[in-house]
Amino acid sequence: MPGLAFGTVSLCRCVIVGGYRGCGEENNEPITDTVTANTRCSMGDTALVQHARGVLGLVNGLGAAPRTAIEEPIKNSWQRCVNDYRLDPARSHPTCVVDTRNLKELQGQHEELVDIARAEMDTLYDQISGSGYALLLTDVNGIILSEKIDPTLTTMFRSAGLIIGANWSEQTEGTNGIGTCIAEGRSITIHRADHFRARHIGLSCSGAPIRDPNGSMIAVLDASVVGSHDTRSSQMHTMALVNTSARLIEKCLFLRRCQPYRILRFHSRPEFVNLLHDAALALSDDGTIVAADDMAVALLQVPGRTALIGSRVSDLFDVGEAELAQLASTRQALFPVRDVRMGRRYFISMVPAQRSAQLMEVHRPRQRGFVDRVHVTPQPRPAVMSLTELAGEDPEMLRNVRAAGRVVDSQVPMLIQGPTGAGKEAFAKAVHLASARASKPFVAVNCGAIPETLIESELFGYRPGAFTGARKEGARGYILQSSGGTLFLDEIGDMPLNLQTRLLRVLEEQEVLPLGSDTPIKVELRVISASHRNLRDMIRAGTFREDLYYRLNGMTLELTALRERGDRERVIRQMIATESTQAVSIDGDAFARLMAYPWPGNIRELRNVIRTALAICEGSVVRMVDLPSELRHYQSEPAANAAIASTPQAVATVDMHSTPATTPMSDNPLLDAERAAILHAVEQCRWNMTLTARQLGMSRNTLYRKLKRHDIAVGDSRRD
Ligand SMILES: Nc1ncnc2c1ncn2[C@@H]1O[C@H](COP(=O)(O)OP(=O)(O)OP(=O)(O)O)[C@@H](O)[C@H]1O
Repeated sequence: MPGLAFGTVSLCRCVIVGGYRGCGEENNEPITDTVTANTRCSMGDTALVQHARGVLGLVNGLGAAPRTAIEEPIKNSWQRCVNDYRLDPARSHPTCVVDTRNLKELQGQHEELVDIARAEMDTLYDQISGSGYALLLTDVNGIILSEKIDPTLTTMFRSAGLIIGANWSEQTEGTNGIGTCIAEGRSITIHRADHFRARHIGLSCSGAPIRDPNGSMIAVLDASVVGSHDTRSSQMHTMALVNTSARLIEKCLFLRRCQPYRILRFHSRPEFVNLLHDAALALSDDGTIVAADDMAVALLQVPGRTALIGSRVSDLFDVGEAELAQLASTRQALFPVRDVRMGRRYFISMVPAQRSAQLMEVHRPRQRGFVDRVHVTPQPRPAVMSLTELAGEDPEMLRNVRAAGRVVDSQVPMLIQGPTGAGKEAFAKAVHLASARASKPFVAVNCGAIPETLIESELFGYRPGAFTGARKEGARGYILQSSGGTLFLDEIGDMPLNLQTRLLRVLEEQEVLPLGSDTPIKVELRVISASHRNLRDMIRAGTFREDLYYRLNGMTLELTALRERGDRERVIRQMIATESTQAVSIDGDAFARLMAYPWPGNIRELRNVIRTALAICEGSVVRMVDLPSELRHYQSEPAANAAIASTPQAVATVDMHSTPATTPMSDNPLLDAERAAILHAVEQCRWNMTLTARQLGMSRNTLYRKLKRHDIAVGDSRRD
């Protein structure tokens, strides 16, 4: 992951706020009754204890429910906190703050947003100064990127945990104005006892989402006050101000990111055109709508942005290209038009395109009858993807994330299964980052990549001079390095049997004995392991220890192959957006092929293909020729069947040979595509397996496994 060092380098520091107990203790067991709050709360404040009891009473239907009625969104959030994130309302943990380096990186990634928001936050601050509010801008993961606080109140906000770099996601801080706005995807006020955690009940927070021109939430603008005794309804005024500022920031972002396009602004009232409340559409040279804002969706009464994107402006308004061109040359001039579907009258103005600006545009095949082009703005690549980002909108992945969320801070070992490149390691990192151990090391060990002779010393460490060739200062070993954090054992199925026995002992006794030492060292281990192999089959074959399997498999998560993801298009678009560094178009055929291809190497292969295509394409347009040959020549199952049906010889071949799936003449197009892709890469790399594995974006072990599976013989002389 660029910019973040895992292993012994910590990602976050934890700042103890208010002197409460540390975060590592939470979530070890289910929060089931009010006794938890009663027995654990060390705050000595009956109001806080009562709050915690009330929250648990309501969620669990036991004990004392809160005295006042709780609104549905708050109730839902409390339920998420208890059931999904396993938070305890009475327990207080140190505020989780990303370290300076990562904060700088995050701020750098959101430079444009922070820059635009700063100006608006200054204006809003002037409106509410003196009322004790802090203004906060967070990213979509709830990390505070920027703040505007009355200097005399800084200490108070710091002790409440409202500081730059702090993580205010719902998963970390429970129900709050920032995290719950992200979780609900809409503006929300969380007033005093609406908060989940007892320690936050002095806060009142109003958060509003900020979306990019594609409609994806990218940030939250929040106004928070500490210790105010105002009523909940008095927060409505603050919420309205925050909402207005968030819309203004969105509008500025839209106008800036869509600079390479002509921007058509419109409203039914001429005096509103070119102001905050007008609607905006970005148009390509041929009059195709490539982006639309929420106001356009509302005024034109369409179900969403996708209903507008890809259509022509002439499908909406009775205006010709000549009039648009003339309007663009006079900038602020207004022109009356009619909505061709509903007959309503609007006034439009045009902002000409600024050709020096950069933007990405993706064409895609016509969908649901109205979209034939998608506009995607380039996005910064997150340093580490969160669980929610990895899940996207795939139902299976979302289920995985919910399940992982339940045990994220427990000792329950997690086994992640899934095909190569599907994101097992990325998922494990995201689990680590979502946990209270986020500030401790994440140590990844690929058991398949370390030579068998070295695994033992690398994993368990060794004392100085333990064996010939050992470093004279000895080595701590990965297990010890990961103590207190997370040990990720990738390709656990490749671990030799004798080391499986040693690993089992370490897991059971929570102590490690380095080579050459007779003094065991205590460790605090949290293991996440992964394998693409079926470990149960390995147990049956006697190559994997059953007791180790049960020790590692407190919870099994199956990651979805890219071709099976329900949100494949979103993943592809996201990948293009994050990999692109300059304006680019993808033509419809190429995009359709990206959608149809079975992606045997999953997300890793997708990333490599996109990266290469973006690097080699001419004139900033990715065409079919820029895709690797296995994609260019790939025929989807129906297309392949149609081709076979139209070839009498081929029909005979298929009829005569019911070929097993792994032979070169398989009747499984997925395997055929994988075999062809591997053969092509192997030949391109002149049978250099290290190069081939790198090109395909898989480990050498995975490559050898696949070669064997596809009966592609590699003579010893060819092995590198
Ligand atoms: N949902 C996602 N969106 C974007 N990129 C992703 C996603 N999931 C994984 N990736 C990226 O895809 C690449 C492959 O992911 P990862 O290494 O986690 O896969 P893996 O399943 O562990 O692979 P292997 O089985 O080969 O070890 C990484 O660069 C990762 O950051």
